[in-house]
Amino acid sequence: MSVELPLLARGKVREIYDASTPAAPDRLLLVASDRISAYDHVLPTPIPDKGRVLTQLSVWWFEQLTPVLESFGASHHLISATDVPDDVAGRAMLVRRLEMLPVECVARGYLSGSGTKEYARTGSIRDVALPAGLVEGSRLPAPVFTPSTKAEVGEHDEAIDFAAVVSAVGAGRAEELRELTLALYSRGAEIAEAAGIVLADTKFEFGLDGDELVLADEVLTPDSSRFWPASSWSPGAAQPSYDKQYVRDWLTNESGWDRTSTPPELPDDVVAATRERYVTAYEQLTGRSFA
Ligand SMILES: CCOC(=O)Cn1cc(-c2ncnc(N)c2C#N)cn1
Repeated sequence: MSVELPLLARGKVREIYDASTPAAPDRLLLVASDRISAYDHVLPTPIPDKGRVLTQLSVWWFEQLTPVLESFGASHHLISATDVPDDVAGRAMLVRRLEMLPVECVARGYLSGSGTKEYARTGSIRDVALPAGLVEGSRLPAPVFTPSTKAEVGEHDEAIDFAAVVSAVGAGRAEELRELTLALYSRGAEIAEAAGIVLADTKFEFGLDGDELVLADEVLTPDSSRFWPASSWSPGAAQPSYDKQYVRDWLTNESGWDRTSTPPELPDDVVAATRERYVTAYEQLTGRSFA
């Protein structure tokens, strides 16, 4: 694959290129690869079509969330998902280049991962007190905004409190980020629930175009969110991941991998089952068949 544009950044599973031209400055190309990460490692075996499925899912979510964005006087950064180089057709988005805000805007509707640990320590998540007796996988009384810093590539994002968001972007903008993040999550969770998927939590990134707040990055994909099959939701233990459970189970139970050395290649059946999960998630959510 060769995108004849200047590479600006490479993440675990995505790349960003400078797509600006004299006629159309301030444009980026976000390219999603078929790489998959698990246990903080990028695995050597690609999942065919993962990049295309997650890109087309983001495109669909941008459409679904536009009314919520407009109700806040905000917009999203997508310009086109078709006007992209042939080599990355279907798995690239031409987007507006923004002044990115230095906050990972996480919304949680369920207790999971680092949220469960924080709750076990403090009985709350950030400054939101929670009822006693919640367990891993419990639905929260109301979604909670749990921002974090944008860590360097390869580092973990660090939890920050609302005061730190205010310091970073100002009080008005911080409040706007919290309210918009929770509104976008709630709308996404409502749509996902109707499709039999629990949207446990998600991470949004925002930028500014002048003074306008703009939703950026990928949106409500299994890479930026925890998707659980609603049919197997059962608080009290780690919930099965909608998309990565086959990979995690094989790595943990079959592969003998020690989670520190280079991860092993995935067997064909795990690759095929994982691809199918991505395609099924797309088709269940959008009601569209994945070509
Ligand atoms: C290599 C993968 O890293 C990322 O995608 C995170 N990231 C996003 C930007 C960004 N910068 C300006 N304008 C934008 N519209 C975006 C977006 N999306 C930079 N890093």
